Amino acid sequence: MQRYILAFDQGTTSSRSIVFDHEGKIIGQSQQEFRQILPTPGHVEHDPENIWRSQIETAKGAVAAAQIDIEQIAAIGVTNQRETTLLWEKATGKPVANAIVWQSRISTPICHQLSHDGYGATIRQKSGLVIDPYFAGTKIKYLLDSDPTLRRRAEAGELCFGTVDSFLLWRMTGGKLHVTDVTNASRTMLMNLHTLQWDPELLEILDVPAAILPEIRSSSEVYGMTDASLFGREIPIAGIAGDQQAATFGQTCFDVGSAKNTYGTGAFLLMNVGHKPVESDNNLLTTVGWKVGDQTTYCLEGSVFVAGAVVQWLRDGLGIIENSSAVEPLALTVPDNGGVYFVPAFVGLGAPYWDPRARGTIVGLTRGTTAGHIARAAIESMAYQTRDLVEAMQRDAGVPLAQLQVDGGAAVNDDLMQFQADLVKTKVRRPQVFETTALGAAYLAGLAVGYWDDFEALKRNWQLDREFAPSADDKEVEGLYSQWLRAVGRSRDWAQEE
Ligand SMILES: Nc1ncnc2c1ncn2[C@@H]1O[C@H](COP(=O)(O)OP(=O)(O)O)[C@@H](O)[C@H]1O
Ligand SMILES: O=P(O)(O)OC[C@H](O)CO
Repeated sequence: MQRYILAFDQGTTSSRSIVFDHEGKIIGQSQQEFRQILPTPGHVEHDPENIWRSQIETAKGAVAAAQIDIEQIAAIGVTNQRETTLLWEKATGKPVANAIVWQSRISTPICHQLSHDGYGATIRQKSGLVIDPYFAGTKIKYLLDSDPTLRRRAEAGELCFGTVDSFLLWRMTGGKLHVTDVTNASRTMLMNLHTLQWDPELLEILDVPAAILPEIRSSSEVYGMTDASLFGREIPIAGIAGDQQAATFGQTCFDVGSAKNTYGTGAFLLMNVGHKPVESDNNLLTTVGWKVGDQTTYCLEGSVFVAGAVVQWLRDGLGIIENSSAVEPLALTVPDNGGVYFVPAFVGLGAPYWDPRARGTIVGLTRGTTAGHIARAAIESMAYQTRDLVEAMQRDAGVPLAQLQVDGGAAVNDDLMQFQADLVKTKVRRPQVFETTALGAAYLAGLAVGYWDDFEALKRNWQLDREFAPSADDKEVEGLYSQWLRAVGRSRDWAQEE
């Protein structure tokens, strides 16, 4: 009987599930967008039931699309939008609040207080993170501080906290497992990067009761079985990783210095730095890449909050395109950006600026500006933000990037990829399967159940789709980039606290 691996990829804007074969090829897939809840500017929520339902429906859809029997699934790997924070009742599995999404700035005042109280150095040294509302820790604190009943119930051990992976595993196993993996835990601001355990001092600083936390496990092991009622039989759940770490694994960035950039809702550049955490001198994050067996691999990460989402805004907010791919012909109606720069700081700026008060800015408008220029500036913003990350990464590494492997929904855009290569002055390489996030989760699960033997077997599956080589004039590129930096300056420190 032919066997396959099923990957759950629970993303920010959609849930998808993909069935992979032994060559890492897609056999069947299914995807569902779900509702973004935007209660106030800068705050984003998801309905946990939407997350759960869409994920399970797509899992069944992917198996149906693959035209295989559920018996043929050897294991399930789970990957997820990271940092998004959920609280649910231990007794019933019922969420007690909407999920607070990673993009949400709701805990900005808590972050200001932490910085003011001088916790920055301790938090960075222990968790590898900077103080920013992005991470789960201050989101938990926000939820517990805003409702004394929740805090009391949390302290009494009646509630569970989890990132999306934990919530899915809890539900998939009928409440038997409350676990997470090291990569997701490394985004909470509560895990000590050196011990890979919850850190008592960080818990105290953030006022988080230990009773609500899941157990931290590796990224590749059999955590447990799905409840038989879900798919008609028990299936081993054998891989978990945050989506950006999973993409790095799916891109087989196993060598120190290898790096990938994912262009999804946001953009996330991760570079493998080996088996010891490396602290950034340039405002990047230190994070766990994966833990397989006893070996932990660490990464440096640059996180950009709005990348592909800027195209969604052109579609849903501004209404100048009907669908995402229509941005390409619109941008090609003009020969260049016409001096227009678009800093999509809708929810502040992430790395390397870490400015929760920055807001979206379009500068350089003239009477001659058209929708084409805005579209072009929007696309270019993904490449400029990536250049900001590459600059920081290269300064930390002390050497230029040898190449950049790319993936994610917006990496389909050839013009963007060419502009990216010109701007970072290195080869940009796109693999044939650029659902690398799901692929990484499949690889982690497949390794745990012996579906794949080792990392070398995974490496052999990586196939090039297209390589983009830098070809632009250096002086021209530097001129454009220095204008971008001026535009970033205009976007900063704009929003005022209520
Ligand atoms: N042709 C395109 N050019 C630029 N961006 C695109 C294009 N097609 C899709 N996108 C963007 O890619 C993103 C979707 O990527 P995906 O990897 O599915 O995201 P996520 O996992 O964050 O939900 C959307 O934000 C969408 O606007
Ligand atoms: O869902 P994505 O692909 O936008 O990824 C979100 C990141 O995990 C946030 O840190």
